[in-house]
Amino acid sequence: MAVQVRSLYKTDMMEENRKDIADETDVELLVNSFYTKVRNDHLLDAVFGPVIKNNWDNHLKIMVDFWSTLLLYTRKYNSDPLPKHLPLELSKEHFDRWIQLFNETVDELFVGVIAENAKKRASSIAKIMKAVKGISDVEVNKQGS
Ligand code: HEM
Repeated sequence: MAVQVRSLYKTDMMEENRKDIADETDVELLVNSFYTKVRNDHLLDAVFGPVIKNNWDNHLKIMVDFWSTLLLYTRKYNSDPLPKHLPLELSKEHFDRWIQLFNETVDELFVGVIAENAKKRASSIAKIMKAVKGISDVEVNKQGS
C-alpha cells in the first residue's frame, strides 16, 4: 500500500509541468489554442466562419486584448462583447460547447489562481449572454418522462 501511494505521488510530480497564466504570451497561447479548437469544431465553426471569414488574425488580437484585460488588468480591451453576440443565432448547445472547449484548453495548458479565474469569468459572461438572449440554463430532458 505504502509503495502504491509513493509511486502515485511521484508520477503526479513528474507530470506536472503546467504553470499559471502570468503574462500576455501566456494569454496568446491560451487564445490561439482555444480558437484552434473552435475552428475544428463543426458546431462552433458554423457560427464563427461566416462572421470572421478570413479575419482570424484580427479576431485573435481582439481576444488576446480582451483576456489580458480581464486576467492581467492590461486595459487593452475597452469595448463590450455583448452587442456582437445579439445578432448571432446561438443555442444552449453552442454555449455548452464553447465553455467545454475553453475549460479544456485552460486545463491542458495552465494551473493556478488566474487559470481558475479565466474559467470562472468565461462561465459568468456566458451566463449573462444566455440570460440576455433568453437561452435557458435548464437541462431539457430529451427522453421525456
Ligand atoms: C456560444 C458561444 C459563443 C459564440 C458562438 C461566439 C461567437 C462570436 C463571434 C462570431 C464573434 C465575432 C462577432 C463580430 O465580429 O461581429 C465574437 C466576438 C467576441 N466574443 Fe464571442 N462567442 C461566444 C461566446 C463568448 C463568450 C462566453 C465570451 C466571453 C467570455 C465571448 C467574447 C467575445 C469577445 C470579447 C468578442 C469580440 C467583441 C468585439 O469585437 O469587441 N464570446 N464571438
